Amino acid sequence: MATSPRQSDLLPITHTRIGIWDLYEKRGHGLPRRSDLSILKTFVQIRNDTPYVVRMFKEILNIRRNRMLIPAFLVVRVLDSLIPAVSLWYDGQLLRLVETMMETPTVDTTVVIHVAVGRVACAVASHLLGHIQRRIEIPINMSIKQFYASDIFHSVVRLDIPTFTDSAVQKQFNSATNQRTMGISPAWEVFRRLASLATTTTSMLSQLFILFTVLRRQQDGPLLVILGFSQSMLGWYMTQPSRDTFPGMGVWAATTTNNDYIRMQGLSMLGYDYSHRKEIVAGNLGEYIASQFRESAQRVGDGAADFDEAYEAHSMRPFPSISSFLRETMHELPEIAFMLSVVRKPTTVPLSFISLALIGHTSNSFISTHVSQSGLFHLAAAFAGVRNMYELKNVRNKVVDGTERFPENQQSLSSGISVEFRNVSFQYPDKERYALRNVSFRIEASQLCVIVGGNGSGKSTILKLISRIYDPTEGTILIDNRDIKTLRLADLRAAISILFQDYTHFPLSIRENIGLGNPGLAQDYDKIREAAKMGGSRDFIEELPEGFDTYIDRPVDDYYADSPEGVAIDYSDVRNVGGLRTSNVSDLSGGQNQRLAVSRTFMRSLVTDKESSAGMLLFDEPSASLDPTAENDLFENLRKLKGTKTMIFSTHRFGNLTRHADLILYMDESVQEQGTHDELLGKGGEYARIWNLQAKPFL
Ligand SMILES: Nc1ncnc2c1ncn2[C@@H]1O[C@H](COP(=O)(O)OP(=O)(O)OP(=O)(O)O)[C@@H](O)[C@H]1O
Repeated sequence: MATSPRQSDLLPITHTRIGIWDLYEKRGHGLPRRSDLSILKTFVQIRNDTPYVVRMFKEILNIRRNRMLIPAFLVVRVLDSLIPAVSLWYDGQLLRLVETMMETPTVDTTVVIHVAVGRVACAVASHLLGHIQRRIEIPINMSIKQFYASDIFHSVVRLDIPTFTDSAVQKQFNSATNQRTMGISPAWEVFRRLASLATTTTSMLSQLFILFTVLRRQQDGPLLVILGFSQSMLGWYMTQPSRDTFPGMGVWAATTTNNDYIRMQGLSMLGYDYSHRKEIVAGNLGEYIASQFRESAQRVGDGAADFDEAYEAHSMRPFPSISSFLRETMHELPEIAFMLSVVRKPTTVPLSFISLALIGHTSNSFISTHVSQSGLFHLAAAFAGVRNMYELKNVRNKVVDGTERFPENQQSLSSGISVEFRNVSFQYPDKERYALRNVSFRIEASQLCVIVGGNGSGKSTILKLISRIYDPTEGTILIDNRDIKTLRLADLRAAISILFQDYTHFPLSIRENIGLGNPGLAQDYDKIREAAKMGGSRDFIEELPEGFDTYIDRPVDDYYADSPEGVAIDYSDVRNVGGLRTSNVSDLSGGQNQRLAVSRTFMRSLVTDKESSAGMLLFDEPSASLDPTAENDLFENLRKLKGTKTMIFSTHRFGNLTRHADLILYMDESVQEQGTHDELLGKGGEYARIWNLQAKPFL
């Protein structure tokens, strides 16, 4: 494990090699190192986040189910926290019994029975309270999660792409949802931690009180108490904050350039992810992948660790700290004091022995408490989780909403929308290369425009800019002669329908997959069937056993018993009786998938009494996997819409479509050629060359 700090004066960034990982740290900037966070700073953070927590308390106490459950939970916690003190009190009775025995050698059996029954009752009560606590806690957590689920979902679902993909925002919603706390809502996490803090304090104080009452009259009692607790106090002071968010330092990033490790991860995804299974089976790749994985794994050797694991191994001290030795030695002090007292006064052995046991018992329960520095950091993190939960809705989208209504007159949509690019250039976030450079063109309302060009020439990017998925880096886009940025986003997107090249199917029923093409009509089954017909998907959907209610990819998995090692389980009986599916995936062909996507787009072209349809349809390679009949039907259906909608197609294919276009843009980062089919052929440029190569021979 080599460490090679490399620091330049300009950039105070250190580079540390940890196994296969390269860690880059920017010290003295940005966030402080976790261990530098003083308790004071943590308190300040907790204080700043307190208003959010207060608001959360009010809200969760207002949930009907919780009005009874939360007070019940608190009562149970407080009762539970008092049991150790009661138990200690019984121990004290035992001590007094021994004391009396030493003075008068008689045993009061009622006291013995009393103590025994008391101890048993404490154990039973503790078990019972623990059980009740768990029974109450689960429904509280479920109702709190449910209470916040819709708001959190709304905060996330409204984010645009540049904001959604921003890693800082991702981090915020991981903290606000339950990623860190494994299914426990951040709100309940804070509540639990605060309740635990309060009840631990009650428990400690009540035990201390009983201990001092019991041992007050013992000769060595106070000394043993002090020695016993010095160890736990020292432990409390020296507890290091646990390293749950490694490395807990300022601004840092870690990467690996180990090709074998990267390959291992890639092969692993290839093997485990369903989406590659077809190719693995058909290509007979299983054995090959496994052998490649083994080879890469052998080359990486023991260094094949996740960064967390590698960092933990790297940051562990070679030897335990002096303070930890000190703490452990302190543990022995009460015993040493006890032995000394035995040597001095052998007659007090039984008494000192019992005192020692009492102190040991209490100080051990102190050690296991959460009242420590790391507890405080966890509390601060839980408070921050609640703040993030509320603040998520204030995350500003990077694509800023406009204020003007569009269109001013809904009827105008029925004759299409004009679009103009003026010197538009665009770089994707964090990319140096321009996807579009100085692009200018104008498409009049209700025209048909076809954008052609090679892979990566910027065709899809133009469509993304028209629907404001992104904003141009430079230049202006005009929609119906108005700056696109001034228009209300919701209006703009309602007026445009777009079919992406990399469309996805939603993990919902086919009916909703099509219906969501037009949320205003998503419940209108007749319109959905009409759109399915126009997109060429109705026939095959109706043949599916569950028709329009079919889930292409069911989002909820069934659960199955784990098979004990080496035992093959036959699930068929339980499956048959329960009607469980053997697979969650209804495979459709590439063309069928595309027809579904086209049907979704057609939803927008359907008009209702209530709302007018979209004025512009954007298609990114709509016919790539359609058979010739389906392609022909699609273009027929689209042609019917001509004159009522502006339509823009991005495609590699030069054929029927380009011949009917009012405007063809031939792209290669910028517009290389533009005009009608005849004009471009007349020019004899690149368009003409590719047309002659690709389409002409088939006409
Ligand atoms: N989300 C993205 N993030 C970063 N770069 C991107 C992204 N999408 C596209 N690019 C890059 O922008 C450039 C233009 O891509 P675009 O998708 O517009 O091309 P295209 O002409 O539609 O290509 P194709 O015909 O292959 O679909 C390419 O260099 C591509 O790598």
